[in-house]
Amino acid sequence: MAAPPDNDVLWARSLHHTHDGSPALSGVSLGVHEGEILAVHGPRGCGKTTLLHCLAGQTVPQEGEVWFDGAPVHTMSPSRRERLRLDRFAWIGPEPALVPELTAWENTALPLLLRGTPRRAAKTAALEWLERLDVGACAKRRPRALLQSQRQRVAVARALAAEPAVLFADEPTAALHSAEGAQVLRTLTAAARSHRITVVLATHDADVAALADRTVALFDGRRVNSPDTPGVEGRDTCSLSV
Ligand SMILES: Nc1ncnc2c1ncn2[C@@H]1O[C@H](COP(=O)(O)OP(=O)(O)OP(=O)(O)O)[C@@H](O)[C@H]1O
Repeated sequence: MAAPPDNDVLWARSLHHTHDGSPALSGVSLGVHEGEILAVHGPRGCGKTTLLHCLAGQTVPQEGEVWFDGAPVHTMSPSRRERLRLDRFAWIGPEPALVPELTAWENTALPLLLRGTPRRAAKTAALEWLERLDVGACAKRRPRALLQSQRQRVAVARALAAEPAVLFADEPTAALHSAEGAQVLRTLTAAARSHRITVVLATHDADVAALADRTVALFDGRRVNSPDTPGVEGRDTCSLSV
């Protein structure tokens, strides 16, 4: 088992995974540099979510290796992977998945509280991130009293407040209309860059992928070269017009 390259905070080799016998990943390898925003781009059903689940330690691939910060994730016990996800990773899905009994600020502070951050400090951080996501006025409301778009902003604030090493964002703006989605993505990418958070962003939308530093294209569970998602793109050449 060869160790990953030093400059990759996250690294996967030859991932194979099937769901009920049908292939979702067929030999995907990739590396993610520290502080990089990497887009995983491809059409629906090409394996983006399965890849992010494997990278984030939510799914153990049937074959292949995943390494984070020099440690093999694919051989960790379930409890160690759970700890890793809580301490070092954050996840934003297409739906907000908030705890209905908690207010917006309590939801945002939850990962910090679970890590043992004192309540006052966790609340301060949560309120700051809610402000930054333009939902500061919603801090004391429960999810059912919020619009879907406000709930998704709270979910983004929760992920960023945890200041994870790696933020996995799986179609994070799928439930938002395009102008609002673009604004949330700009906030997310700006915050990730200023806090040196590595981001792995799954999207079927080329405009969203263009916000990343680099794009990996998938098709039918394999990496491909795509004309609209060139292999390596510098930040300076990215379109920020969405
Ligand atoms: N739990 C599951 N059970 C059965 N098949 C699944 C399951 N999850 C994913 N699949 C199948 O595996 C393949 C890859 O799915 P995956 O969700 O990883 O792709 P995706 O690119 O994220 O798609 P989408 O954009 O629609 O979420 C698809 O053919 C999908 O139908």
